[in-house]
Amino acid sequence: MSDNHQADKQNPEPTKHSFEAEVAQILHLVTHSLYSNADIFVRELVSNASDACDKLRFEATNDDSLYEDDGELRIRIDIDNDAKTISFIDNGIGMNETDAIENLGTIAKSGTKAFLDKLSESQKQDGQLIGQFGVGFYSGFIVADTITVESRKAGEPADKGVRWVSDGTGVFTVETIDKATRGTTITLHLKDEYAEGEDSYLERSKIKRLVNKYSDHISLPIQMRKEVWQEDVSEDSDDETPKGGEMVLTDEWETINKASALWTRSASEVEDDEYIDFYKNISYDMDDPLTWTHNRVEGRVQYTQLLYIPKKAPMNLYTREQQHGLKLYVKRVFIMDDAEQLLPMYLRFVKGVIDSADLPLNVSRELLQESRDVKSIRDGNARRILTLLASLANSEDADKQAKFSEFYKEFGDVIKEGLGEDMGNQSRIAKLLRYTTTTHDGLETSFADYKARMKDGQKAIYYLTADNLAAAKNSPQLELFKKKGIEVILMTSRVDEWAMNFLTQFDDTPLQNIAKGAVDLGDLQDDAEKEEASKAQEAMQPVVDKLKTTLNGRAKDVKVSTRLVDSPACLVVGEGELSPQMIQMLKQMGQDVPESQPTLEINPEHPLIKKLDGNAQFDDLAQVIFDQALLADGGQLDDPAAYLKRVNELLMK
Ligand SMILES: Nc1ncnc2c1ncn2[C@@H]1O[C@H](COP(=O)(O)OP(=O)(O)OP(=O)(O)O)[C@@H](O)[C@H]1O
Repeated sequence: MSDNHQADKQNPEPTKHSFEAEVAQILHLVTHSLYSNADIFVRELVSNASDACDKLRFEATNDDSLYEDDGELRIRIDIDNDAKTISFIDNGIGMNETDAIENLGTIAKSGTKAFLDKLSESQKQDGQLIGQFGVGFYSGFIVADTITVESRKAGEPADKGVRWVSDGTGVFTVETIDKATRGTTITLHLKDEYAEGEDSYLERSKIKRLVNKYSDHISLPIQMRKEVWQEDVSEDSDDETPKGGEMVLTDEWETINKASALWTRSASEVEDDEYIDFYKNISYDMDDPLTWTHNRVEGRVQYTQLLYIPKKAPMNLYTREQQHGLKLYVKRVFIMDDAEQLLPMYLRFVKGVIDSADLPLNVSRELLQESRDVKSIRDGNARRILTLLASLANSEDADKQAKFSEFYKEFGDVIKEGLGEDMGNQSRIAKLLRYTTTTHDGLETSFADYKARMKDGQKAIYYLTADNLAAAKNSPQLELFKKKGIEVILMTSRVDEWAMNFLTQFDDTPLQNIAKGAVDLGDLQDDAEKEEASKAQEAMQPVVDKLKTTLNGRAKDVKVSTRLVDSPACLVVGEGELSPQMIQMLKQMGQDVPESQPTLEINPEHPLIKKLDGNAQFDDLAQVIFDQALLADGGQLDDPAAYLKRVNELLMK
């Protein structure tokens, strides 16, 4: 009686806990959207087990005793046909009660939460998207109606084990148990539909197949019980007829994967399918990769790089939580995910593995930041990716060209960030950029193409930045260029103006934003035109002076324009100053923007400008002309009501 009482004290009733709201949400999503991908639970649970072993190996580099005399790390999968269970057993780092509650009941990654919030209802049905963030442990609930986790943390006593049980609805229970062996056993109690018939996961051959498909790269042995053929031995020894027999399970474990990290093999020995499967494993992308590159780099630092370019940009490419997709290994020992030091930011979409024998095993993120070896790996990776992209872009092969277009559509804007971030590779990056121009539609024109089409006497590559293509095509700034038949590159992505600040020339030809500074068409403008312009300048001087006074505080200067044909006026900013469109964008992002005033350029031939001279409504007209030039340039009016009032009054005259 008193013994029982003691036992109760030691092992009290399991305690009940509720899942964090987001977990409940994920569980719902997983079970409702991913049933057509039920197989993935094998990959996810094997990968968690492998992570747990990696963590132990990592911790043990400082404290050997954590191995508890069992240094042979491995993952086992055990099927019990009678109980209808499948278990994933590892001897990795393990969990104690606090860990289990924390790790299996809440979501640690803030990115996952944000991602969930972003998914709209309709998107939630899309398994592809959900696959992007990896559903991990919870994928077990696609096939199981109950999951039991038994675990004991490395280095902690045997009576500090934990049993965690849940049916995947709102709650889970935990209790303390005795567990002699270190590590975690995750047991799935299969739902009936997954325990019988064609879909049964109790079939050993099916599990073997899935392990080979999804987890062959895991560098730890993955084992299942060995099956042997046992003949029927009849009691009646006189009976000579064969009795048949059956496969029986033994207590011996056999390794079912090659347990060779794919990247350590030579590229010529790895099939495309293996590369693709490996990519899917590490990226949570259900799509094939666009392309990849696998090399052993010899030099000051020796390392293996296996780098993939995905087909589609992830949803969080532009958010802070964007993870870097490179895993770092040191001599096949996993060190860390998302090793951001190994790639420049503008290549953050690249996924893959770096394995170096030259980094220390206990390398930390801080250490990575300072290491010269890491810098050399990062440079090597950037160069390799840019070379890979250039080989697609410059290929004669239509398939490769199509791949490059596909890449550019998804990631073109991100690599433009490299113009500012990676000066050393600026010209390589510039060669990859593609734009629409006034004469060539589609994102097809490179700077080199443009140069090849430049007119005789043209000294610069002209471009214009705008919010969108329609605004770009209708910009007053283009008028003179259109009239003269000079091609202008139209840049319409948000990053263009910022990025182009860093690129002032291409292949020795200056790049000029036609909305900034003076336009000097050089030899393209003949003497007659120049003379006409200076005459107009003189004739207009009184109007110009009056405009300067009226627009004082809004326009820094007023000039007679040489760039306008059809529009009355346009705004021009100085070289190195922000355009109205850029100012607008920065304000929207909540940034403080230094006040700067543009120059108003007027078209002396335009009837509205001619009308200014001696006009009784000069002030109103001047303000309206300025406001309209601002609007045409993608800026926003400070006082739209005043603008409308003025326009209406002028209309009524
Ligand atoms: N076999 C295991 N041994 C030890 N800890 C585990 C094991 N399986 C899961 N865990 C713990 O539970 C946490 C949650 O697992 P889950 O698979 O849901 O997410 P994750 O592995 O962190 O992320 P993801 O699978 O999306 O990459 C893990 O981070 C880990 O701490």
